[in-house]
Amino acid sequence: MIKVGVLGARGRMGAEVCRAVRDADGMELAAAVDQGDGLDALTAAEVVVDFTHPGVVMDNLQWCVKHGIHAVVGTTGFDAARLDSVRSWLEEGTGNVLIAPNFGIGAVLMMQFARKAAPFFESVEVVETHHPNKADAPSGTARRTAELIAAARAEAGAAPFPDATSTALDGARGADVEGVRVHAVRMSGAVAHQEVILGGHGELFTLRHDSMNRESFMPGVVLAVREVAGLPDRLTIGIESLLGL
Ligand SMILES: NC(=O)C1=CN([C@@H]2O[C@H](COP(=O)(O)OP(=O)(O)OC[C@H]3O[C@@H](n4cnc5c(N)ncnc54)[C@H](OP(=O)(O)O)[C@@H]3O)[C@@H](O)[C@H]2O)C=CC1
Ligand SMILES: O=C(O)C1=N[C@H](C(=O)O)C[C@H](O)C1
Repeated sequence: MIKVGVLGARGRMGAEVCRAVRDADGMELAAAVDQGDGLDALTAAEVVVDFTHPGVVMDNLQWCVKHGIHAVVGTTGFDAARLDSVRSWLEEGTGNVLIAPNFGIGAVLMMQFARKAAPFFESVEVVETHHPNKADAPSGTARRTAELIAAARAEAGAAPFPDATSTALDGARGADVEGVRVHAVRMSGAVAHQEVILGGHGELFTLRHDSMNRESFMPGVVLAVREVAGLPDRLTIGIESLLGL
């Protein structure tokens, strides 16, 4: 039995993770912790799953590493500086960390297809749409997608994107993530959606993914909980390697 602790257990994702862990073979919900509860109950867990808030996730993660508890992190807001901090903590502590901006299988495939397609088109932009209660913009998935697109284009020696804009209202061209434009829509009725639009000579190619509910993330979360202890690296980004991608 893998003993699992959930951080952010009363939140939209955390509550779903508690259900998924209870339903999963070979797993037991050892602790369900939310705002104001204190972290001590998590010492009963071998793996902690964090779906909290970008503002608190670093403290949570540092605590897990210090206590030698494996961590599966879905909370967003990770940039290169934050990942460097996690790597430095891992030099001292025990336990593995897996951080994934998206646990949806389709979303992971969309990111990989975008990476593959990006060097073949003159223009590539990312448009994400989320529920209006989301704290961060652009989404972690959109940031990661843009980083993958930028890396693939740099490796292929692709030209900069054509864009003659010389006057624009603030934000009209979206955020610049390593040179890739990322547009964030916040919309009642939405859950989590993303389009990657690629344009070339007389053609447009659109990759689209829609998360219709939060249950859709659970197969990826459960897989990560099962695998995190045995991963070859102390820090793993994304569930691609667990899916054989
Ligand atoms: N990787 C992925 O596949 C996915 C990632 N996410 C990400 O997960 C995160 C959470 O999203 P969501 O579930 O919608 O957010 P919610 O706001 O619904 O849930 C977050 C929960 O964490 C609680 N919380 C806040 N601070 C702490 C703390 N210090 N210790 C313990 N609990 C705390 C909140 O309490 P309170 O409300 O009182 O502040 C709340 O109950 C976001 O970063 C989101 O982007 C979401 C979906 C999928
Ligand atoms: O806040 C959300 O809801 C989601 N957050 C993640 C992100 O920022 O990419 C994953 C998914 O898009 C849902």
